[in-house]
Parts: sequence; C-alpha cells; structure tokens
Amino acid sequence: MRYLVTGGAGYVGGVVAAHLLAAGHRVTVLDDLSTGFRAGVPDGAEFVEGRVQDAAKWLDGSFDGVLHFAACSQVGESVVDPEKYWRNNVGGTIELLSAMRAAGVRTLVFSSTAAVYGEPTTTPITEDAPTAPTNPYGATKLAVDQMLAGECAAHGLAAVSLRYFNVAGAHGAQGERHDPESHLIPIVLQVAQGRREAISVYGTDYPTVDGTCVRDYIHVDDLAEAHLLALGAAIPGEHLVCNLGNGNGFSVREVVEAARAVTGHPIPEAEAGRRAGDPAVLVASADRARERLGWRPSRSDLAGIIADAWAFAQREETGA
Ligand SMILES: O=c1ccn([C@@H]2O[C@H](COP(=O)(O)OP(=O)(O)O[C@H]3O[C@H](CO)[C@@H](O)[C@H](O)[C@H]3O)[C@@H](O)[C@H]2O)c(=O)[nH]1
Repeated sequence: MRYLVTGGAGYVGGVVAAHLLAAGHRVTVLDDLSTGFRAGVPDGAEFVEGRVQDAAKWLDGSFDGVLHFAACSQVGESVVDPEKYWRNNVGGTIELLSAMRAAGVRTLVFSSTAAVYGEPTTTPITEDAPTAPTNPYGATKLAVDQMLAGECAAHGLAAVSLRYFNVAGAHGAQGERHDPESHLIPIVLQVAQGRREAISVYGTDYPTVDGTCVRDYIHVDDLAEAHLLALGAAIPGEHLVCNLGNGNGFSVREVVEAARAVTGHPIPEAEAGRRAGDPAVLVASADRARERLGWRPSRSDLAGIIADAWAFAQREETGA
C-alpha cells in the first residue's frame, strides 16, 4: 500500500512512517520543516517539502490513505497565538480533506489528543467523556475531530482519530525534540546530562499520591502500532475515535525517580508553582482501542520508556 504521511519529519509522524516502511508499505512524507529539522524522516521514505495546505499538488489516486500529523502542537504558544493554530490545524485539514476527495483517497488516520477533554470529570477517561478543551491547541484538534465526523457522514470517508495521552520514548535515532523544550521526560533527561541544573516540579499540592500531576505515558512505538491497526480498522462512512494510553498514571515525582534509576544521575528537583491549565490527573481508558483496533501496548513499563528516551538523548548529545 502507499501512504501519505503529513508532518512525517516530526517525532510521532516520523516514527509512524518508520513502522509503515517496516511493514512493507510505500511512504511519502509531506512536511514543511517548520520545526527546523527533518531528522524524523526515516530512510526509505520519499520526502516532499511542502505545506499540508498544498497537499492537492502531490495527492493522487495512487495513495491508499493519509496519516495526518502536520500541526502546531505547543499548548502555551496556542494561548498567545491562537490564529496560527486555527489557520494551520483547522485550515490545513480543510485543504487536505478537499484534496483527498478530489484524488479519491478515502482513508484517513488523524493525530488527535487527550487535550480535547480539558479538565476531566472522571478517570480513566473514555471517548464518551465530555470534551471541553482548555486551550486553543485542544480546541483546534477537537474542531478537526468534529469536521471528520461530518466528512465521514457526508462523503463516506473512513476516518480514525487517535487521541494520544503522553507520548514518550524513542524509536532508535528518532526521538522527542522540541525547541524550546517543555515536555517532562526530555527536560528531566537534560538535567541528568547536566544541561540544566534542576527539574522544576510544577505544583506539589495536587490531590494525587504525592501532590504532583499524574499522566499516562505511552511508548511512541506502541502508539505507532495503533496507527497501522487503525488503517485496517477504518470503515467507510464511520468516524472512529480511540484514546491511546496505557491506563496507568505516574506522578511527576515517580517519573523523576524512575529517571534517576535509569540514568544513574541524581537529577535535583526544584519545587515550582502550578503551570496554568494542567489538570491533576490524565489517564486513558484504552478499552475501545483494544476492542476496535485489537491494540495491545507492549512497552508500558515506565523505566523502559525512559531508557529508550535516554539512549536517544545520549545519542543526540554525542552526535553519534
Ligand atoms: O518542566 C516540567 C515540565 C512538565 N512538568 C509536569 O509534567 C507533567 C507532564 O507535562 P508535559 O510533558 O508538558 O505534558 P502535558 O502537559 O501532560 O501535555 C501532553 O499531553 C497533552 C494531552 O494530554 C497534549 O495535549 C500535549 O501536547 C502533551 O505534551 C505535567 O503535569 C507538567 O506540569 C513539570 O513538572 N516540569
């Protein structure tokens, strides 16, 4: 099969592209390199530098489906520059959908997020939980989910929205890298490497096991496998929504403790105030992904996830 992967130079898109290639598919990556690097594009993928808004230039009937990752994804930035998020994330997807319709490409897997749920009312979170995003990033991802439901009903698109919880770990030389970095595990590992003095723990008075926020960390390879399964599970006319998480929560302090064990470095902590918009607990119910996709995450051990991220961070540091 032949697939277009938008945003395939990024962390998740690049790892999914690698899994598609390993499964014997042909992959074309479409990415505008707005993140400043193309390290994520795996060997063996065709690479097209361009914007998703211009997908019509490259999409034709030789493609069997699209995996859509191209999006702005920094929560904080979305609050200060919401227009950029609506323009890219929603505007870009409108153009992609019309290009797909024109080319007769009728299968789509979309990179959605747990951020659509906002502050959850129950845990673990199922797909039927109320959606109430607390920032423009989550709002634009929810808008695309809603757009896809309409596209499926009106035009018979087969679409799956995968709502990721906290993606972590690495696939060999493909790992998580943002500039500036804001995610917990990469920052903790920068402290281990001596590139930062301490990890600022955002909030120690949450109603959780140790007062710090609890998240559901999922290995990027498990996440990638769900995308391949989603391609097979997509049904014309149906918009399927699945959460992707392990169903286990770990606190910030548990993550830091696990990183100390993995790296052998002390990793000092500095208590800081709460970060605006952080829910106390975000843990997925992945029952639907198990039932509908047949998905079985196999790398849910936190130490293993951090060990892969650490190997990637060390590789980046030494340029190996
Ligand atoms: O220096 C840091 C960085 C993070 N945290 C905490 O660590 C947890 C995880 O933070 P982070 O890695 O930034 O992820 P989240 O804020 O949970 O957001 C992730 O999960 C969201 C949906 O659940 C997605 O929308 C985001 O894109 C994705 O980054 C949170 O409680 C943060 O407050 C710290 O204490 N110190």
